[in-house]
Amino acid sequence: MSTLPQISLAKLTADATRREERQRLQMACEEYGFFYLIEHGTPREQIAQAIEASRRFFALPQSIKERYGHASQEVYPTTARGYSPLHGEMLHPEAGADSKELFDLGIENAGDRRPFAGRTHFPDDAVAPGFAQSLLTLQATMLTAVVPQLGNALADLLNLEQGWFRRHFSPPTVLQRVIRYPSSGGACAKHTDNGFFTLLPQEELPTRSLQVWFGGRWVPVPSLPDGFVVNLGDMLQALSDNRFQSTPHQVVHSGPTDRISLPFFIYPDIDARLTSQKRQHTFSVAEMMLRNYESIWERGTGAGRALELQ
Ligand SMILES: O=C(O)CCC(=O)C(=O)O
Ligand SMILES: [Fe+2]
Repeated sequence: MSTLPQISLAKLTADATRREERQRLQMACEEYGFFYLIEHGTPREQIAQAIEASRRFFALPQSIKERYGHASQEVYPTTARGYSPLHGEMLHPEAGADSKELFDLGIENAGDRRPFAGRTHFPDDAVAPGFAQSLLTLQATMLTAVVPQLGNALADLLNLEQGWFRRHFSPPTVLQRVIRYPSSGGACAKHTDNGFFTLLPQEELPTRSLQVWFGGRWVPVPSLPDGFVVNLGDMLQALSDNRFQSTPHQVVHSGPTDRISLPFFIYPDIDARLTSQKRQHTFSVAEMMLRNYESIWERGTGAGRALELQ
């Protein structure tokens, strides 16, 4: 396979093109579990500004970044928000800790005390100009212009009842992340994503750092100008009774510059309990998310279906 399918969000939502584009989306979900989303309505500048502000944050002295570490966060679990240094996270035990540093945020609702919800302790503008604001602007666009449109299309493909997406994603649970992979050698070990789907705006670089496991080998997925990568997670695989794939992937980066990526891990409402059509799978979103966090941060057994991967 030379390149991933390209799915147009504009075509998925327009009456004249919806049917055909949904068929293409179905093929992408069944065959690959990965695709490029194009015509997605997210302004280029919003992604560029978030990347620029993130570069400035990561360039701060280590002691300042550590002020926003997990110990300073109030959300439960605290590992779901804030700064994590190089080698702070391990997605696959055989590979050891990942060579990347990151900052996690979410839907910033101070009144929501449920797991994975509440406010992030962010650096303010004097410390990291535009950091919080550019990330939250991009989040607002994703949550209005992309997540419901794509979520509804996926729910329709799974023959879930009318209104299913709105019922179980009001609000969604969002783990938004900024990652920096150093030019001297950055990595994110092989894993699957645990959620529903992941939207991945990333920098356009000549390096082909993201790799996806297709047909028994690692296939590079280069960045696509004006398109971002989408991949499906374990919850969607379960809900589809394994018709859709949550495909293993990894990042191996080295090159002339660091690489910044901005994944949005989209999950259902934290209180949702979901059952697949054929009733083969039923799970609580909160329980599945907390299990995944325990696996990564407490047991050291990796992310998603990492342990199943050779
Ligand atoms: O940085 C990337 O391109 C992908 C990162 C990733 O797969 C993850 O954090 O789950
Ligand atoms: Fe991932």
